[in-house]
Amino acid sequence: MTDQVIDVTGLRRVYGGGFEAVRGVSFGVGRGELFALLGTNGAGKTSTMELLEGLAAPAGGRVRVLGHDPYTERSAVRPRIGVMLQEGGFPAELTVAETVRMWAGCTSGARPPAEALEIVGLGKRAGVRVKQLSGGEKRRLDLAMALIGRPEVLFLDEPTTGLDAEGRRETWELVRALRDDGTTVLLTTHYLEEAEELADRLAILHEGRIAAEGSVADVVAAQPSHVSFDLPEGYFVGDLPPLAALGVSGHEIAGRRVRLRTHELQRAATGLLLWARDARVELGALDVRAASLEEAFLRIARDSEQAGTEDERAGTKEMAV
Ligand SMILES: Nc1ncnc2c1ncn2[C@@H]1O[C@H](COP(=O)(O)OP(=O)(O)OP(=O)(O)O)[C@@H](O)[C@H]1O
Repeated sequence: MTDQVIDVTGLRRVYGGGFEAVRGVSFGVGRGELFALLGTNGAGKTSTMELLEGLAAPAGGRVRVLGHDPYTERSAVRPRIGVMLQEGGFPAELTVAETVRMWAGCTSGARPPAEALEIVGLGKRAGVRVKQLSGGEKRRLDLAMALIGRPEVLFLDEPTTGLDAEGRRETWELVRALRDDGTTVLLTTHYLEEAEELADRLAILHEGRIAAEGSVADVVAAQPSHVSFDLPEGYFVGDLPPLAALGVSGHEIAGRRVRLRTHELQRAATGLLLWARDARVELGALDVRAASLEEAFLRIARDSEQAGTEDERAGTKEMAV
């Protein structure tokens, strides 16, 4: 049996005005795994994360973190998790060292404050007031606080927002090292590259629902690759070899520009290039593009929007439970 550290089933969150931000989300995270929640603005990442952190009670469904309900059994869960919120909001007048010391004082089994600051690269900034830190340094301080209690499970809500490229890479290395030490990590991010770099598995949230889930490779493999080119003068799509025989599953034409979709990129590209060679023509602005997480992400957002429009047209309406 896998050691399921986070177990979420049919989770729902409804805000005061009746808006349903999380609409039946289910996933699991095993011990030592790094799971990323991706999604567009407003997809429901933070709303989901807060339910897992025990900051609010769900409107429906079930959450277990380390085998406990994080809301009703907060005292059993809180000492074993570390939470990095989107905004830390620490007192501006305290120094970095004072802030960490204060937090360590409220945490059982805390790391020495200096160690926590070293881990996140703020050792040299210990004497600086929080208000004098840069945005990126504040994010690192948030991370130091999340790490202070040596958590088994780390929740990171957009941990690298506001960091420059180097700071982002450093944070990735740190998060990877924590995962390699056995910490289970759940993180939200807007950065697809961050999920590609770090995630063992990920879920793409869209409008409160999981639209895709799996390893990066699984999610990408479900998406088509593309071959685009300009048709040579005097040629039409009908002059190309039969597209189905090239493993092409669909195509679009805009003027002379042709875009082919395929799950067999090598076959499609080879067939097309052999045809061009034999016909002695050049395929203008040829672009051969393997499926990527970015494509998957954009396509999911687009498809869900289309499905939503079709639902509205059909007059279907979701019933509040
Ligand atoms: N306190 C609240 N009251 C009402 N609606 C809220 C509240 N907090 C969030 N929402 C709405 O719930 C939806 C999901 O918000 P949430 O912050 O969870 O998304 P997110 O995926 O984390 O977005 P972002 O990437 O922008 O942080 C949004 O439409 C948001 O406007």
